[in-house]
Amino acid sequence: MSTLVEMSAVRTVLQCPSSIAPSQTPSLCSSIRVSVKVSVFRCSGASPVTVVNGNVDKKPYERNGVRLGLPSKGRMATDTLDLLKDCQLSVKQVNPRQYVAEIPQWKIQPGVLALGCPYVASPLLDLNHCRCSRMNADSGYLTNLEVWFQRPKDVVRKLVSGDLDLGIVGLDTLNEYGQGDEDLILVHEALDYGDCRLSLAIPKYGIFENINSLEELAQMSQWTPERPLRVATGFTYLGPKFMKENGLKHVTFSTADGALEAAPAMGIADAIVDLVSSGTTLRENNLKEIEGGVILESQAVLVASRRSLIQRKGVLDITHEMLERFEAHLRAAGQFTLTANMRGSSADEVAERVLSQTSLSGLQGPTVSPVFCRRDGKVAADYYAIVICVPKKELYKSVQQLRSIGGSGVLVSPLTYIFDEETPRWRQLLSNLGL
Ligand SMILES: Nc1ncnc2c1ncn2[C@@H]1O[C@H](COP(=O)(O)OP(=O)(O)OP(=O)(O)O)[C@@H](O)[C@H]1O
Ligand SMILES: O=P(O)(O)OC[C@H]1O[C@H](OP(=O)(O)OP(=O)(O)O)[C@H](O)[C@@H]1O
Ligand SMILES: [Mg+2]
Repeated sequence: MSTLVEMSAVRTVLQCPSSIAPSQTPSLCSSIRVSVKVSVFRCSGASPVTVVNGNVDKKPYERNGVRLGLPSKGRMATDTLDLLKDCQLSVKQVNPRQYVAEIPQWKIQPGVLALGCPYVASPLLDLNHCRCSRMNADSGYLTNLEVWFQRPKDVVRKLVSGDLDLGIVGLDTLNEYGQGDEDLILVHEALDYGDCRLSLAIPKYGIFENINSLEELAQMSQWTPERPLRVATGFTYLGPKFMKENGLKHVTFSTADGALEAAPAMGIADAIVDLVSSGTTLRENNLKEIEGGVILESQAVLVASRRSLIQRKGVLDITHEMLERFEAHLRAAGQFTLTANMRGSSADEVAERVLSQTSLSGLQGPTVSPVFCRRDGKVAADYYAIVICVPKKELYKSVQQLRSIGGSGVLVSPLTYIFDEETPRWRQLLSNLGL
């Protein structure tokens, strides 16, 4: 006879079970937060055994190297690898069941180490170690970069426990499993994929037919201490927090791992809190979102551990470079480069014409260069080539404006990166860290 209670078990009603004396498991009744991090198992006749998620010894700072956690499965996994690839940071994974990998772009070649490598003069120089290492620009210290594939929720848990330094997950997962932990720092909050929202949804039929807002739901006379509103959700931290913050009394939560949309029709719950993207799953199950019922807008984010950024060698440098690459790529992804020829008397006159159009100002203004040709034995410039960046959404409008001011031969090319002088997010991160 062994397990009596597992606090993080699925399908557990999140109320203090009457069969467990609060004195024996105080954390179960006082805080849902603990239910995610710690499971308590009791064996008959034995004292409680604590099961910790992550490093048991809690000595995360003794390891070497920088660890980046990426989603091992699900819809975030491929998109995350694609983003890194687009930023020239392809991840090399020997096979899909191997959970550790590397980013070859960040390997340092042995020859490159000659300057500043603290090991280079050592007779014990280990070339393999050096090849897989990354130089910290400030200190000349060597740091391994390891990529670890984990389930998204475990990426967050391991950031909290200190077993990972950086991670990419959905904001919903970060907030649900991070639970406002101050050690977690949002480095980039909009990686532009994994878009969805965490929403409260209710049936379209029955007593909910005319209920269209959170306020109307809260005011329904049906909900009493004896018969509360029953909500099914996998978000057992964010769901109750939202209800509490919005003054909904008499609510109970139950949890399940998937197919939550079936719960109301099965009579298990009155409402659900789940992720919505296209809305198809809700619609197909006769459920609707209501006004004021969006708990969180989510997309993929880059997150870091504050302690790691401050204390672990190499984490800040790697974060800086990753942030620069992400920003440069994401900024470019929304833009096209336009090149066109324009007849004119001087570069200034052509620039005047281009700047008179609202869609043609480019990032910092147009580049105007003379196109030289030989006429009557002399070199002259009758045409000017202009180069501008325009938002993808405004492509056609921009082409029309270019034509209206005499532009011809418009070439459109994709942009790969736009590097600014300094990324605002980097400055914000440094100030957040007090650096
Ligand atoms: N329908 C959706 N559309 C877009 N993004 C979504 C959608 N559902 C989830 N996501 C995002 O992708 C992340 C991972 O979701 P995914 O469904 O792959 O894993 P999971 O639900 O944790 O696991 P599983 O579905 O295997 O139980 C979510 O945390 C969220 O950020
Ligand atoms: O609004 P939609 O585009 O229909 O997407 C919403 C569905 O997507 C997710 O489920 P998922 O496919 O991850 O299955 P799961 O329930 O097994 O997690 C989420 O839990 C919803 O059920
Ligand atoms: Mg899912």
